[in-house]
Amino acid sequence: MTSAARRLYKVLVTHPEVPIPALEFLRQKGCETIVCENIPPVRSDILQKLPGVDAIFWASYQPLNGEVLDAAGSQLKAVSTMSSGIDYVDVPEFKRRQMPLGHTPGVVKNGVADLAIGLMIAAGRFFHAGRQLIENSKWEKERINWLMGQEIRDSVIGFMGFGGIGQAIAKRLQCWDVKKIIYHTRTRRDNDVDFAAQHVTFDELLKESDFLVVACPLTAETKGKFNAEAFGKMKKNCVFVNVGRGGIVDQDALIEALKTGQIFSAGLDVMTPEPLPADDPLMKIPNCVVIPHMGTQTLKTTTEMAMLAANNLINALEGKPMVCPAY
Ligand SMILES: O=C(O)[C@H](O)CO
Repeated sequence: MTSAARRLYKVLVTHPEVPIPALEFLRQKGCETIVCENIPPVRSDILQKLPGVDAIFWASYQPLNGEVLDAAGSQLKAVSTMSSGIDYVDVPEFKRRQMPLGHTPGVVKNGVADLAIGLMIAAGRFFHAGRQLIENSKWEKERINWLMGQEIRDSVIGFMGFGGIGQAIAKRLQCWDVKKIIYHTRTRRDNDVDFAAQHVTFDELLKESDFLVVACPLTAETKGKFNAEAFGKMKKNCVFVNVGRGGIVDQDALIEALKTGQIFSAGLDVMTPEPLPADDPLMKIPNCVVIPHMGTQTLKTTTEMAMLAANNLINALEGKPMVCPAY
């Protein structure tokens, strides 16, 4: 243990379900952990516990902004989220105050990639419509042309975003006999040859993909990117999967594209709003599989995320660069 770590730092942990190994690690490193007890976290409780802490382990999607930093006080040294996406963080405010901010990309990729492939299959093969037919006693006997889906085999798989998650999906698909893997990002990825993936324009992505997987963060640039115009350019057989963020999609346009057969089907782990109300129009569409933002929901992945967030904080408290700085 370094002399810096021997000092007792106070770390506020905003959620009681943060995996225990991460809490133990913080304590081994000489930190006192103050753990919020509410599920979901209650903002007023977090704000009330913040004054005087040295670091914040932020395990919530509530706005992480100047209000939080002010409530903590000037002794605050570091904040890390336990998420890859930081669309709920006021990053410019962190930059302005030069407050170290960490997050947990990289470790989320395997859990999310598994789930994305699940959604490609579930949406491509009409899992939801099939289930609805059973529930409504409409299982048709002796049919051939019924619930005919799309196979991954021989398909063009397109990625919007080709970071850790997109690449982890592409890695898994290497043995699925796909026709081609294409992706759209602002600049070409140096390692795309490792996945036999080809960089394309956004228009080419829309026009060529049989499966189009959104695996990019929500930013000013990607917000609402999949709108009516974009869906209008997609193939009628396209299976649209979103494991990025709901805000990247104009949801009304998606609903319209699904209802009118402009695209084949959709599989969504993320949507707007979250939680989605049970009576949302999305829930009534047979060719849409909707699941409740569970890409990272495995013990392995959440533990890795928590450990990474804790390491980010310890590094910053010991005066070292965070493992995964967010800016
Ligand atoms: O951003 C992330 O880490 C995932 O969406 C899980 O919340």
